[in-house]
Amino acid sequence: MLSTRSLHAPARQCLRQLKTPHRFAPACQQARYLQTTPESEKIARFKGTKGSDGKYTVTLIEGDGIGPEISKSVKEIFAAAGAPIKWEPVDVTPTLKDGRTVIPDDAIASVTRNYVALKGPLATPIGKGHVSLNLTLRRTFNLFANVRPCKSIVGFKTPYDNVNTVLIRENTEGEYSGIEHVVVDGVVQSIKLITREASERVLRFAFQYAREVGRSKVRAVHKATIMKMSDGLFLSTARNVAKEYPDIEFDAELLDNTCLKMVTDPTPYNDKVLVMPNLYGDILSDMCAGLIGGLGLTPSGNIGDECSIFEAVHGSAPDIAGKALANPTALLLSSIMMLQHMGLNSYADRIQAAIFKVLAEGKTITGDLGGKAKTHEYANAVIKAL
Ligand SMILES: NC(=O)C1=CN([C@@H]2O[C@H](COP(=O)(O)OP(=O)(O)OC[C@H]3O[C@@H](n4cnc5c(N)ncnc54)[C@H](O)[C@@H]3O)[C@@H](O)[C@H]2O)C=CC1
Ligand SMILES: O=C(O)CCC(=O)C(=O)O
Ligand SMILES: [Mg+2]
Repeated sequence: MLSTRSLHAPARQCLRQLKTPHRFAPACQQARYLQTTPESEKIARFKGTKGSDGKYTVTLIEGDGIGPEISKSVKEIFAAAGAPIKWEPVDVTPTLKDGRTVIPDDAIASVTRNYVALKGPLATPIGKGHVSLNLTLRRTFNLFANVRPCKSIVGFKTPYDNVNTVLIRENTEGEYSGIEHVVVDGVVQSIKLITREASERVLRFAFQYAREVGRSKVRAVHKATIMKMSDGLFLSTARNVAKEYPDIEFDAELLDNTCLKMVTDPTPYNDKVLVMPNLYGDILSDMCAGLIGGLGLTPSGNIGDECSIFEAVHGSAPDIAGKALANPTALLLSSIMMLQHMGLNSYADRIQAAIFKVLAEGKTITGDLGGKAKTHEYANAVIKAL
């Protein structure tokens, strides 16, 4: 059922993008590889819950801010395309249990039951307040690899028209481990936790991903010059894991240098999969989004051994929430990744073609892309293009 075909057409195919859909790798399948040694790879199948009506149930977390608006667009477009998805909306409003922020049991049960979820952005209070629910979800379901592809949109002019980066972010530890404490008044400490185990699994995932999507190189992005132990362990683990994949070239680059090179000319990254610790992936993925037109355009998938949660790279955009100004494309492309992950490629291709057609025409696009369309007007144009 799962295609082993790759995601993104390479850069030279960019101009054919309207005819050649983006193909995201079947990430669940890849995640399963990691549970096995390379010698004993076995292909896992997506284990969705298909009902007697032929539809798959998918958990839907609409999210905060612009979340409900962009989720509505996805639901309407999926319905118009006849995609065999039954949404199971869940509330993730956190509760406190033994002094810890926890996600409601019903939401956890839903994702566990359905294996796959689509998630809108969840806001995190700054400084005080509950911990990030986004990070909590990733940790709860052990979604260890965050896949963030970023590809130029044909017809939407930016300084570079052939960006095609793939970034894989370690998703469970690193700078986002949430281990912080006050040493003494005026002195606090945040712990960056790097383990060989978590590094190995995300690195194997990256190599496997490169193979699946036909990229010839994996590059680890790090600051082992400064964080000699933590990034040092990530890097040495990368060098060891690379030996298991002799068909894939491996090298490494310092994060600051990557930033410079990417904004100077991102095209040399089009044949690579970049893999990195958590914080670097968070920052670099927003930067990549900027190269193609902004956060309204970039999808992601949080991949684990059992479950996967697909979401946009962006946050809840409180500055435009409730004004019908949000661009739902990022969440829509995340839902396309989700459909491909589920092996529902014909629906993914059809919806994606409609999205790219509307964006290329440029008549009904949202304000972030320089247009005047409201969120629902853009969604209606996509439905018309289906
Ligand atoms: N995975 C998640 O759920 C994420 C959640 N957040 C949370 O979101 C909240 C807001 O964070 P910000 O730093 O403001 O980042 P943000 O990504 O929400 O917004 C940054 C800028 O991009 C614009 N933008 C974002 N998505 C857009 C869309 N779909 N269409 C048009 N414009 C869009 C916003 O209007 C804003 O100007 C915070 O509470 C943060 O913790 C942030 C990033 C990811
Ligand atoms: O959880 C948050 O508040 C932000 C997370 C984030 O920026 C991301 O996942 O890209
Ligand atoms: Mg972020």
